[in-house]
Amino acid sequence: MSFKSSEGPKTLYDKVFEDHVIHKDESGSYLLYIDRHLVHEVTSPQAFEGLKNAGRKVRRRDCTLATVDHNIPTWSRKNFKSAETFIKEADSLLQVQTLQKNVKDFDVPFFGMTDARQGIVHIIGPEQGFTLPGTTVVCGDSHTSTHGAFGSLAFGIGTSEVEHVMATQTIIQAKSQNMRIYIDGKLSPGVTSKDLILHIIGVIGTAGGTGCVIEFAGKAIEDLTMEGRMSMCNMAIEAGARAGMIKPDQTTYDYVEGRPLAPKGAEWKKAVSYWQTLHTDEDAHFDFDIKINSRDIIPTITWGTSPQDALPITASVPNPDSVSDPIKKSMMENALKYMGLKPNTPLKSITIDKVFIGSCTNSRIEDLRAAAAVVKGHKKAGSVKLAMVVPGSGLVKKQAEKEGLDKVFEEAGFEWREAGCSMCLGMNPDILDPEERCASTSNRNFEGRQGARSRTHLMSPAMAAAAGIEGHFIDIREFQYKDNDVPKISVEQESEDKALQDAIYQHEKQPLQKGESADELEEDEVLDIPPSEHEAQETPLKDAPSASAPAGMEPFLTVSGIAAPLDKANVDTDAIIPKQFLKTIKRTGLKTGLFYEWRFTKGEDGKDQSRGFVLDTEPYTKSQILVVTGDNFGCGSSREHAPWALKDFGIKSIIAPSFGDIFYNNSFKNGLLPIRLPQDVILEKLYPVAQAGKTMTIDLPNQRILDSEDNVLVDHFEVENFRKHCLVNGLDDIGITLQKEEFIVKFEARRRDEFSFLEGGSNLVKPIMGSKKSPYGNNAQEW
Ligand SMILES: CC(C)[C@H](C(=O)O)[C@@H](O)C(=O)O
Ligand code: SF4
Repeated sequence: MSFKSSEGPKTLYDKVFEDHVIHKDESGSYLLYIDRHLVHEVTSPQAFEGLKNAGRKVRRRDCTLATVDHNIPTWSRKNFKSAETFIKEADSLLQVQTLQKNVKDFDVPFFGMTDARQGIVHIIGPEQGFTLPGTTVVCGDSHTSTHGAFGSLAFGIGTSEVEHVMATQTIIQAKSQNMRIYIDGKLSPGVTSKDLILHIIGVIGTAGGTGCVIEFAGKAIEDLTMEGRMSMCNMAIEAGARAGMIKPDQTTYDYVEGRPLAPKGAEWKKAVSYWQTLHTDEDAHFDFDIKINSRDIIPTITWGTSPQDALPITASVPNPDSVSDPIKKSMMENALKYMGLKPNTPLKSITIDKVFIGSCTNSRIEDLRAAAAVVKGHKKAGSVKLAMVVPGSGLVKKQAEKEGLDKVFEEAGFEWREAGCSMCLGMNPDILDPEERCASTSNRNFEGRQGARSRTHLMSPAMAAAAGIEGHFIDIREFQYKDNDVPKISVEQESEDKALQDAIYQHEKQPLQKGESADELEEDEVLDIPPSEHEAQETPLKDAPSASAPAGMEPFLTVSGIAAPLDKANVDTDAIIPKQFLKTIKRTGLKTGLFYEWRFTKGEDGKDQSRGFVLDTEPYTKSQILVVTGDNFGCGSSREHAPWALKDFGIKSIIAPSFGDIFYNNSFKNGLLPIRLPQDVILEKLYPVAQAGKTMTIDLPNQRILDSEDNVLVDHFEVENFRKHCLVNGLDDIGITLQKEEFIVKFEARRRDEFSFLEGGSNLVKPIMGSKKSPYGNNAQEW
């Protein structure tokens, strides 16, 4: 059996990529087969609606698995009766109901709120054995990178791509570059995978992995559990990468074997023999090869508003005066102002208001055990207003309760909640009040992420728990554990900032526990709901709210209009369109939400008052072009609401030195042209025109930019041929892909044979035993 399609040494990424190529276009773009598609309520409504309008089906229900996670309250479900009574916010409820209806209409396997298998989408995939080594995994969510821990190629996609995958089971992709981050040696005591990934992002920056798939390798990675590997790959997106990957090994097989949706018997053996071929060959080429010395890493936390603002806990808040680059200096000043921090303050002396232990980065059983070991026998500091623990899934919660961890937390004064995304993003009621400071195990510390004007510091579960006990950040190696079972960590103290300053890395630009199987559980065990109340749960939506029709793609030829200047770097999609505007089931109506926190403040009358943001001042209120000076525009979340909001405002093109990968993709799918140009060209040629409030013309057919007198400002910009072709002709990707049906069918036939262990997938999801009283009336219609 041969799985390879070309010769020569290959990286892990090359191998998985090649094994999924259905077709390669003349323009160099690939059509890849997608093995696993995870779906949640925020990024799917418009996609299902697109399918409905076109009369299409979900092509492979067995490759699709849905759950609700972002919007749901985390308070107790003991008295759960129905989504309608449980979810108080109308727009959150609408998204949940819309998914409930869609999974039923499209016959998609679904874990709803009455199912203990429900949880954060990136927790449940691996937990169920739906995520498998060597597969392609996508989800309308940026942290899909998590699944790369299994040696799968896993990445976040936008809503248009969600629809594309549902309709065709494929995705159009360009090949990324290969980056390896090699971590030599063992991690020191007290140092976790979270410290490691924060350290790495601190070293390479949030744009460091742009255009790359990162393979994490080396002794420190091999030693990690699957939970630790998932936390690493989860945050690969925060390093700007398309995906993170770790080669599968015995640790991986041990984790996957026996899970409900994993292959069994002969298929298991066949799968393992394939998975054993999935490693980087000796002499394989990496475009970037970075080495990190594990001894340089000590417990690490963030101080600013970007995950790259990471420092060892022994360090102090940095001083902008020590930075010469004016852009970096002003970013640092802004971050300190937002975070309410003074330069040179020791990180350990910073006090906190709240603790959040949860999110798809750190809400697995291992994380909860680590946090519980810290709090055991202690009490939450009186100054800490709230410490909440939110398990990643219902099954993690059950396992933790079996081990008595819930009691440990509660005795210490920590709140024990139900599974969901919770305060990681605060689309549900769990948010920080303005200026509250939180020790958080999540992955993003962006402005406003956990609530308007909230202040987030990222760290490991043990460090967050310890901060909750002490009331301020603390080096976990100095923490006094009370539990005798926990070995005391003793490590010699590093000098301030030393670990980061001495980081030995080369950035060579070369020439370059097994969880329980839920189907074995009885219904009453699975559901944390009084049996008498089952009947009333999750009543299907009667009158389906009608979502908007997908916006048609107008051909893009030339655009002449006012260009607005934006002197910022790392503009994340949370800033472009904050979370409160994601609770829509439409693609339009997002104009006011665009850059909301930067544009508006609440007046005493509770109404929005302009803060004089550039787009609200003349002549920029009519801007069609945005000229951005800093790198990495649109980084972070996969929300397609970002291009939708820009489009709603009237923006047709954005020019920046670099873009977040998913945002870049999403823009093209919506007829919005992102143009990458070197920073000096932007600063010299385009920014002054924008500052002067003049018009500019973007000529896509000739790939050039002109001023108002038709003088050429930029005589050439790059854009991939395929993307240009689609934009110029206003073409819809799904239509193009469906013309390749014969190739897809051929690939599926080969897959059924060579990769037979992938067949079945979520078809194996069994209804909860005895659920005669399931939300939809009988077992067969549980989803
Ligand atoms: C809602 C979703 C699009 C988003 C993401 O893509 O990451 C969310 O999960 C987040 O963490 O911001
Ligand atoms: S990052 Fe947060 S909001 Fe996004 S999927 Fe993970 S837990 Fe949910």
